[in-house]
Amino acid sequence: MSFVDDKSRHAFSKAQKVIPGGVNSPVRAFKSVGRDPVFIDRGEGAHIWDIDGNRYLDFVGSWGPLIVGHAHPDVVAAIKRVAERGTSYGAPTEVETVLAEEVLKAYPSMEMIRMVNSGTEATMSALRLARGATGRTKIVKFEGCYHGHSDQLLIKAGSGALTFGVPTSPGVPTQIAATTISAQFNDLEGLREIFQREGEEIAGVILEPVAGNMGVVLPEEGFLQGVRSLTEEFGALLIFDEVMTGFRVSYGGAQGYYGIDPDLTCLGKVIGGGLPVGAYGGKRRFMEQISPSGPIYQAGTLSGNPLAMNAGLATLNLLQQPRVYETLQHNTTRLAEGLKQLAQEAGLPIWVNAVGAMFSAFFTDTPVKDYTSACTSDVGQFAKYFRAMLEKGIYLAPSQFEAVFLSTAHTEADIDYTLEQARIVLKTL
Ligand SMILES: Cc1ncc(COP(=O)(O)O)c(C=O)c1O
Ligand SMILES: N[C@H](C=O)CCC(=O)O
Repeated sequence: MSFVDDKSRHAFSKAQKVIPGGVNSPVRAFKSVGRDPVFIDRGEGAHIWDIDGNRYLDFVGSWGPLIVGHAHPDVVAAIKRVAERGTSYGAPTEVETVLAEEVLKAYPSMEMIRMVNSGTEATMSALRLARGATGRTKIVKFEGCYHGHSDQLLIKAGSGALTFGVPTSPGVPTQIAATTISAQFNDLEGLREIFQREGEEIAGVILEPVAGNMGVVLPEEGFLQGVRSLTEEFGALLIFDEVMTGFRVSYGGAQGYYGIDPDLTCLGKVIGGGLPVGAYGGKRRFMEQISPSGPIYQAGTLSGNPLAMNAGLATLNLLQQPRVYETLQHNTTRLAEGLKQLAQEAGLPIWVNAVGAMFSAFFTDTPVKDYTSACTSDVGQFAKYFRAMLEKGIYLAPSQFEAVFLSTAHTEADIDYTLEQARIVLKTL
């Protein structure tokens, strides 16, 4: 039976009249994969259904938050229970402390944490803190890393910015762009040169410890330790953006997995269980400088709202069950390695990077270790692969420069099914 998406096409043309590009976040428009998006009706477990009734195995999981799958009964029950008692009070609730304690237990580098509403807010606030605490202005970010869309961080950024070829956005004042220094991921020597040149002006270094927004790129042996040492040596704060990797690379994030102790950490996605959330935290001596205990201002009408806090808490409870991360890692490795083998059998160039419950398969035979090597991927090939997989019921992120996310809802049978479809598709490319 041929693939029918008439209702999605109609919905997209209606949406385009009232929403820029028809979407509320650019990558959702499917632009770089040469087709219109499908509009989603509902999700359950590892599956989503579009408004035409097509069912997909979902490997996006709302871009990472849904690590226990769609509409998990425990998460839904928590949301329902809370919603019936009111959705937000703009006043403190006990659950904020409970979630804070739960996160701090898993991330010993953090002694205090502040909840916000998105990853963008978390990174923006962490940078303000780094600047306020050091009295310095400049920050270092790595090319291809994405930390949300605040002006200072939309410089050589990954994710949608990279997908659409505007890694540095118009509208970012040149004076602000000038405060962000770009470095190359996995290039410690380059970072040392930056510090030797401008070290006294650098407030902090922010990075995704495992990059996920130029596709998944792993830190090479010694890279994260080296960044830690350099920041210490030059008195700058080390900020781990674990919005994507938090509770995904391991329960304790990438910092737990690689054994690094950053000064500040940004979280989001998983800790809100699928509701809008973000958080930043770190050493007490820095966090106590945040208002109202200190002078550095940051606020939010809906910050710490009970719906997100309880959905996040229900998700973290599920993630603490035995063998969760072993299974996630096992399924991720099986899928990633399986795809690699199938691409090789089909005579296609392929490079796979995988860790925890995330991976990317790049259509290139160049080892992908930074932005430049990620960009050697054949994006045309990816677009064909994406479209064919979609029509076979496999929903992937619509860009070569995004990650594949697994959840506890994906079964061995789901992995087998995905590999069977990939075998057929890869032979046609
Ligand atoms: C590593 C990272 N940091 C920050 C963000 C921004 O988060 P949000 O989209 O919630 O603003 C994202 C995702 O978008 C991300 O992947
Ligand atoms: N890569 C982004 C977040 O991780 C994708 C989310 C978005 O831009 O909508």
